[in-house]
Amino acid sequence: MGDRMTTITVNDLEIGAGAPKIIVPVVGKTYAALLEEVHFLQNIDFDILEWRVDHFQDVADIEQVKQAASQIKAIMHDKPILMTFRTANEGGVYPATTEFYLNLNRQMIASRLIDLVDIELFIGDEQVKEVVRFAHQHQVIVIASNHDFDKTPSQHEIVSRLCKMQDLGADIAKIAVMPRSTSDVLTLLAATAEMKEVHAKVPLITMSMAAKGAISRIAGETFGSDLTFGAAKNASAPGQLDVKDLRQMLNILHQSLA
Ligand SMILES: O=C1C[C@@](O)(C(=O)O)C[C@@H](O)[C@@H]1O
Repeated sequence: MGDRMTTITVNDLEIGAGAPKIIVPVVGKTYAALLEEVHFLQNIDFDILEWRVDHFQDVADIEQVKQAASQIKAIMHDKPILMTFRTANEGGVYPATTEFYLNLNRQMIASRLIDLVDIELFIGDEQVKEVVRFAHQHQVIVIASNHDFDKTPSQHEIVSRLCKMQDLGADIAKIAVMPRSTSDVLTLLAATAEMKEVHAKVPLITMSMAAKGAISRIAGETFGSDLTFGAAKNASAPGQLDVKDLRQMLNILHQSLA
């Protein structure tokens, strides 16, 4: 592990060392609902805000998206902001063409209103590489991602998708899968540990979703997931734990490992 692993620092937050860092999603549909969620987060202890822009009703209007992003940034000050347009194929709510998806992400990267961007692996190898190149030109960090809301692929398949993400230049590799059994949760954890011990050159985010998989959202420091998603006002996926409970559990596990 040691030599290969690099940590990433964004606005003073070091990702890839110590207890897993917490990402909290906001999913407001209207401008008012979104800002209410962001204001609510001002008094919450977390590390990165994820704007799930596919939930935003004006997502097709780039000027509205930029305006909302600049408001979020103004409220959050230095807290890193991740923008995620989750496609409908992978659990998102807005049906979009690849062209729409790439254009939105490029425009928002160029705006510099976001610190990190989520790019789905299955959008295509060349497209991922191109977005990574563009994001790096603008000092934006890329999380490559993949979601299976139906099942848990094999350990080998999970590892190979995460390896592919880092090979395509992603700064962080992420996978979220659905367990159908307890052994599926173990498969996700085993894939995470293998990745961390043998292959990973970048920080990882892995989770097994729904209530059955919740253990994977707190066990990252043991198995190798560097970031985890917690819910404040609204969850964006099944199984997300309350952010306060999550921080407490991560801290307890961190102290016991120290
Ligand atoms: O990719 C992820 C992970 C997630 O699906 C989860 O299971 O916590 C939640 C999404 O908002 C985020 O983009």
